[in-house]
Amino acid sequence: MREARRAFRRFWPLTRGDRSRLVVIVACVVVSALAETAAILIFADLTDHALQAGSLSAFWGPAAAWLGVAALGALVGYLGNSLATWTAERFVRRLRAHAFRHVQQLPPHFFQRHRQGDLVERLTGDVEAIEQLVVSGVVGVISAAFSAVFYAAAAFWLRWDLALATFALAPLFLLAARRFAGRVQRASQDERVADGAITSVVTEALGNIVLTQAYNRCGDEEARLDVEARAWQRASVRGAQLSELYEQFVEVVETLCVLTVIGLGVWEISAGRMTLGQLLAFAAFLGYLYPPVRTLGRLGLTVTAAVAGAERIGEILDAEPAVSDPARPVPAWPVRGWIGFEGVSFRYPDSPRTALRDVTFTAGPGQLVVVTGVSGAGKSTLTALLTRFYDPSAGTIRLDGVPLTDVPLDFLRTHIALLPQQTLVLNGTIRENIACGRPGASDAEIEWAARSAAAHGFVSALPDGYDTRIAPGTAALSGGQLQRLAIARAMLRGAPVLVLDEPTAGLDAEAARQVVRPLRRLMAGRTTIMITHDLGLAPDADRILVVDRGRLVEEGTHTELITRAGTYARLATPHPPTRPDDTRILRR
Ligand SMILES: Nc1ncnc2c1ncn2[C@@H]1O[C@H](COP(=O)(O)OP(=O)(O)OP(=O)(O)O)[C@@H](O)[C@H]1O
Repeated sequence: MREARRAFRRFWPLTRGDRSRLVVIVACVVVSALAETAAILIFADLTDHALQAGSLSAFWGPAAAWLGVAALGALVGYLGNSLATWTAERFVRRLRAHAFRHVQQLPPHFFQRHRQGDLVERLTGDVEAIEQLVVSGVVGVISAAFSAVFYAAAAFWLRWDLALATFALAPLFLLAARRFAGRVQRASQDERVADGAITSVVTEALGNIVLTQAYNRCGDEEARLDVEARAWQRASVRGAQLSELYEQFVEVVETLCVLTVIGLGVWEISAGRMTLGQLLAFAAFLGYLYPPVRTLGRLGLTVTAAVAGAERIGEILDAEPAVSDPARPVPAWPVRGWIGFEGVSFRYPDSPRTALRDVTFTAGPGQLVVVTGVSGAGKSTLTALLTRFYDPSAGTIRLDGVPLTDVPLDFLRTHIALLPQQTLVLNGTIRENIACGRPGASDAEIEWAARSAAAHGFVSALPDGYDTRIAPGTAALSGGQLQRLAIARAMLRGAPVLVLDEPTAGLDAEAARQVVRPLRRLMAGRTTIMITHDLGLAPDADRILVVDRGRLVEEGTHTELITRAGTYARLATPHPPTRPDDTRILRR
């Protein structure tokens, strides 16, 4: 229960703005209960004065009153339930938006540690489970508690001695709920985890469909899904069995209560201390009393299931973004593009190894700085720090002399264009994919960017041209074509600093040539940091930085470094420039 309280306190603030609606919903429940009570009392009156007396004239008045009360109850019930659904769904929408906004701020290592499918499950199923705790839970408790107290009071008012005798069995309900709650929580936790695992297997298999098919791994993927699906089936069946067991147990206890009432009623009627109408009304109050008591008992089970979801969403919300906007940001300025690394060191969160150590260099407008080194040396880490996915553990990175930590994130990322190794495609048209470089760009500007990126030709040859729809993983375009779309996007962005991560990786000589030409146009006048293993691109760089095990071990031009006969010369020798044309193109 402590977990439930904690979860409740955490998510209750999200109902702000809807609390007056919650009050209206509870008011509807109260009015419904009053209407039901009135109906029961009218029923007792009908039994004693119309039914038993066989008097039709005594029937019409109470019948009309009953109908009126029933219509009022129906209207209020409809309003209350509609409002409750609306409020609950609005809560789900808000919570999901809140969690999604938070997830989008999280650093890359968070996504490396969590499987995508599991995150999807948390943002869908778990979010809905929390609603059961916060909105439906609150309304449910208040309504059920009110109804239970109300009908119990009515039963007491009618015959306190009979009521006392039947309520003696009430602790059985609580005992059952207590015994079941823990097990249901474990089962629903297992079910949620299995749900996440299933979504993960499906998204991973479909995301990797080429590998799956090319390496005949369909069977393996099915087996993986089967393992998770079996775990889900076990948990799901266990949860359903426990709930069913609880329901059936409660049913037996209820029957026991009803039999007690009838037994005592028969005795009382035979002794002339009670009328048949009173007995029926008493039984009806008990009949109305059970559903809210059941709800209260089951609420324990619903709450424990919701707590399982709340803990999983809580884990996401507790993950801290690696960077935040500065408390006192510097005002915007016309960025020139001077980049400075001063004694920068960095260690990934929870990693025992230092990924970058004491790195110092500068790069200015119009300069091309190539960063190279063996795999795992720390090159991509350098770009992650420059684009501020992380802040350095020590040292400072500056843009035009201003520490990046003083620059608002939006402003920084508007002025540094990143072309990651894997070309990123948005779900939309080619036009939208280019325009996301500068939202609001006109068609003419988009076409200009595509022409500059040597993309206009192949785009206009497509049947739908710029309106061709593409999506992540389904784009019917080659790697080189996608890279040119990314260049067009960066072209449109017009950022003074460019960060290129392996721009020609995975492209053959011809495709690379087609990418290098537009790249040259893109780089003109900007500060370009290019990460590459492809040393064919290095000779024309203004400066080459060689990174080895996180340290900057060499710095100079291609000729200087070859003469020095150090790491760069070793890296460059087995791979002499194989595409002299391409490398010259870069700076020509
Ligand atoms: N999220 C992370 N958490 C912990 N360690 C990481 C993380 N990302 C990278 N590393 C480690 O940091 C070091 C530098 O990695 P980085 O990706 O910068 O190398 P790289 O030179 O770009 O390699 P490659 O050329 O293969 O892309 C490596 O030892 C890597 O294992």
